[in-house]
Amino acid sequence: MAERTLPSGFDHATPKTEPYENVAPIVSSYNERIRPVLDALDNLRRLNIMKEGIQLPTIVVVGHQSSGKSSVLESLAGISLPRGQGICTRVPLVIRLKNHSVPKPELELEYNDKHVPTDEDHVSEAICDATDELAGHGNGISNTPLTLIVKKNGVPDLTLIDLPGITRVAIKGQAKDIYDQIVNIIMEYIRPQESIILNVLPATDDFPTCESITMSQSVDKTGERTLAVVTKVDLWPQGLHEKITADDVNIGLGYVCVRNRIGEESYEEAREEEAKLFNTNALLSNIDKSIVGIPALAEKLVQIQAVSISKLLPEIVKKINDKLASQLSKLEKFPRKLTSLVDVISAFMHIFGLARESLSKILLRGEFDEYPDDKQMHCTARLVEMLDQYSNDLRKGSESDAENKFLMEEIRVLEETKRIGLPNFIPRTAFLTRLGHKVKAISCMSIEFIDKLWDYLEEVVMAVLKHHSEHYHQLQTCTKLVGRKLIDKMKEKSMKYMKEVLEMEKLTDYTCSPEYTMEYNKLIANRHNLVERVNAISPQIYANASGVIKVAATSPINVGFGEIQVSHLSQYITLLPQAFDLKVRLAAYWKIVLERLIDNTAKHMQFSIFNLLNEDVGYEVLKDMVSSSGGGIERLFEETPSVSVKRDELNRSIKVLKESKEVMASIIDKISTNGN
Ligand SMILES: Nc1nc2c(ncn2[C@@H]2O[C@H](COP(=O)(O)OP(=O)(O)OP(=O)(O)O)[C@@H](O)[C@H]2O)c(=O)[nH]1
Repeated sequence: MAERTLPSGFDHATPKTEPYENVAPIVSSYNERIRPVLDALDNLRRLNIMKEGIQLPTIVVVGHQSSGKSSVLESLAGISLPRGQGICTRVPLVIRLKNHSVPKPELELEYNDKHVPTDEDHVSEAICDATDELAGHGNGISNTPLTLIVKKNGVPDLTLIDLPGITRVAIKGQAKDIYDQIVNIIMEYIRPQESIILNVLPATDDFPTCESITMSQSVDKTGERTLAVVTKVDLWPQGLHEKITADDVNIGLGYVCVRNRIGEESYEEAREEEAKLFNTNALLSNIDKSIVGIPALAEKLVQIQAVSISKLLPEIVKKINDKLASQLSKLEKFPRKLTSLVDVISAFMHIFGLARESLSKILLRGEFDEYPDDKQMHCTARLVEMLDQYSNDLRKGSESDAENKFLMEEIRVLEETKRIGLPNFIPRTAFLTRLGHKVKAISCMSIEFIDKLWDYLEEVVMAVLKHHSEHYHQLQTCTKLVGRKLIDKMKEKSMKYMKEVLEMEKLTDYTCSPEYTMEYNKLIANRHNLVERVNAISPQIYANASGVIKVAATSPINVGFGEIQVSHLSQYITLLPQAFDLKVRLAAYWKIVLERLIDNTAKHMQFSIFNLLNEDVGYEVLKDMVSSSGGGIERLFEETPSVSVKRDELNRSIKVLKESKEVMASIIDKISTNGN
């Protein structure tokens, strides 16, 4: 619905009350225009739109217990409300006054979906009965509102909410925390910026120490939405004029002083007495006439209400539309209620289709729009990081034998694999033994990598399956079990593959890569240099003072393996060429082995992910259902109670918002038509 504003003049019209002196019905011609809007707002209130987080412009009456709140309201309405000493108002009482030309006033109470007609003589009693029903007999309070609709000739068109009065002392039949309960209710009503606070202050009280003032100031610091009504001026007229002129308590909307009905006075008598008091009392007569008496209060309230409504109406329409759109989109994403086998099967296929698509996006295609902020689910990047880490670990792990003295590992192997035969041949077993050692040294890293990879994939797969089956508890449990089984099965396959790869590397030394020969030739060219250098050391061998043979230290040399000390090799001069050859072959070949291992692991990872996505989890879930507990596929889709509660709540909220939207549309149309 397009946002419409109120026609011009709606909020500027000056209400016309009858002259005070006539003590005429408190009614304004302005009511004619505001009434449809008030009716609409009442309908919204009845629909409980506040529950949807949309606040309505409301006049809320607050004050101490027995400050005279109900008396003010009954003066405005011209009807008897429960009043007296002690707690009278025990529930929020919404009073809707409608000026109407009915010959006889019509009164009705609404609460708990009930409509109870009443009349002027019995309204007080009816309110007490309804209050007992809502808040229990005794003196307890409740936050369930009670609405009183008064259709009467001459009342101002106003909606006000009377709240329980503030008291610190719990009396018989009241909970110990009665004060907190009352404060909570009051705060709930006065906190919204849309509320106008009507603060009822007895003239007998010192305003700055009134708790109702402290409370309203806590939510309305500037006082721009607070109006003060001073009651009981007949009891304590002294200093009243000074008090309201000084305005120590920062009342933005001003003060109105009133004298309510006392004892069994009629309303007409009460108004006459009030007028007499403000005209004749020496201490009160100098107070500006525009801020004294119930008619002035009515006029002011009607005016404030109109301004507040005109300011807030477009905002309310917008809020209703926004909230409705957001609730509809939530409902769209919510799972449908499954009522037949066809529904269940189609939901089943839908869920697993979505889960597979999500996994394919994050694991293969690198699209993570479904998880923009969860880095753990940006899988392609995380997998590459894991592979890089693995590759670094392998390279670092392979350097560990550098701690041993240069060529000593090779010499030891050659000594242990020597056999009868021509010299200068490297026994193949020597090469394979060294290769086996090296492969063994990095094996645990490869196994750990597979472990880590599948732990990560399990985490991702579980998160995706959980997300897509979240509304169906049984399905989620079953999917979790099946998903875990599947991952275990695939992890086992991966482990087997890795172990086989490692065994193959140990068993056979083969490569067709020319890189190997190139690297071998490059490194073996240093052999002559090394042998010459070690030969040159021999004459430097000497015996120290205790007769131990020592070799004089020489400067390090570089024979393709960084700067190394070679003096320890002088004792192994005959094995030196073979040992160096063995070292060089292994170094050239090891490069190939590592590259092959890393490349194959990457390809295996990708292949496993493909296979994982091709696994039909849905089928496995079905199989599991048939073979184990049984109960059929329908059982999987039994909703958790919280899901159905949430769906019902969403549907209820949408219904309320749709009705509210209609209410607002009709009222804006009406205003536009009247305004034209
Ligand atoms: N003399 C005099 N008495 C008043 C005036 N206003 C209220 N009272 C009396 O003060 C007492 C309390 O008035 P209520 O209207 O019940 O006060 P309340 O704030 O609604 O009380 P709770 O709802 O219980 O918090 C009643 O006996 C009224 O008759 C007034 O202007 N002058």
